[in-house]
Amino acid sequence: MNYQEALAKLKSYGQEHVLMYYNELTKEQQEALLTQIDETDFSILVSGREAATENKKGVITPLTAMQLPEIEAKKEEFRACGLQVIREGKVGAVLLAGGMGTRLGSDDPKGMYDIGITKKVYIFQRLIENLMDVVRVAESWIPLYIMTSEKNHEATCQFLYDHNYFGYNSDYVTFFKQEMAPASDYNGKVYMEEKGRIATSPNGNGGWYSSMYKWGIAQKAIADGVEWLNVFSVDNVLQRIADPCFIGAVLTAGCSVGAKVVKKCAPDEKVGVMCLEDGRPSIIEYYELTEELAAAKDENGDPAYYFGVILNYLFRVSDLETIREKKLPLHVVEKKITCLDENGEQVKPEKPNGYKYEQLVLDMIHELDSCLPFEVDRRKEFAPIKNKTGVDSVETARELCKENGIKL
Ligand SMILES: CC(=O)N[C@H]1[C@@H](OP(=O)(O)O)O[C@H](CO)[C@@H](O)[C@@H]1O
Repeated sequence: MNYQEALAKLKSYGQEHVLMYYNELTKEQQEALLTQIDETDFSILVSGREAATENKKGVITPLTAMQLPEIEAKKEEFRACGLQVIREGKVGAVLLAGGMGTRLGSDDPKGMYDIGITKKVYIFQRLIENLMDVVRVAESWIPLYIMTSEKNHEATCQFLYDHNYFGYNSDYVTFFKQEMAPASDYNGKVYMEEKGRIATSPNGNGGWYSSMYKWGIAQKAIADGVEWLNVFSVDNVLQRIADPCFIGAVLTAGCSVGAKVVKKCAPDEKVGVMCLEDGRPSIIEYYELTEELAAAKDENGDPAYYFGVILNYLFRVSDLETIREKKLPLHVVEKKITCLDENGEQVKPEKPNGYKYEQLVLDMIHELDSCLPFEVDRRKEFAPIKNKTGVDSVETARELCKENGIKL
């Protein structure tokens, strides 16, 4: 893209300020900026501003989960079914690892955080060890796809290489990068991070399958016979990955997707809740849950929206293909965005100063016809690390690891 074309594109979105410092840049920086302008989707900024009013939810009703007693009763049948499809090479695992350890006080990728006490135990290591448990029983390697972002791709690949993939067979490990989205001020004008660079952030975890496709990795997985993808977050160090019992339950139920859920520990716990929206499966993210819904009760007097997702989903690949091209809703999130001040100096704000635009994995569920919420014991499978101390922290995760006999 040349300067004139870039200017025309920016003008059509009211973003000409992006070229404000163009003449101060070196030839290389100019080239890089023009490429970034070419690759950036500015249309989301407009819809982002409107999204606050547009993202209205439909009619919300409760959706109950398959609960522990029922799962316990059918455990052997589910496990056998799950192990069979794993052995047939039909299951892959997708680790969503685009995030950084910023909230833990680290500048590294989140998965590189060390939660060990007497020895080093990295988050990545814990997750791979969990997956290895299944590999050992199934006697079959499970393809592991790792989504990184522009911010942490090289560091992540290098780290796992240096640690010999914590014993995983590297022939079964593939990396791909999440797309980025521009970040803007409250009026939808993109921020500049440097004079030659638009401020961007990872586009949310809802873009994982389209990124996988863009990199040609989804096509390769399909060609290799992968029919199910277990997507999971980087921050839950206790979760079971490619869990045969979960896989068996979703297959037996004939659902397009399965979601691991836990009983919420408090009405305001920061987890998305399973529900039906206009009769279709859906999840309301915690920051969008109204007080009324949080307080609603079912006929037994239990909270009606009781089951929180732990960000561990099993998707049927053929169904993912049918929704790949669909535009998912945009969630506009207020964040602190590093930007230039009026003198062109970079500032790192202390308070939120604008919007980041994200697509969320939970909106993919709403596009699919059927979802099985599958309950897991929260003390055995849910140790999310969001903060350094306090709720959902390194401290609480360490305690839960100890309770489950994991040496740190
Ligand atoms: C968009 C998305 O997937 N959000 C997830 C994710 O939220 P965080 O904001 O990353 O804490 O993890 C939660 C579980 O720890 C899950 O309940 C929620 O739905």
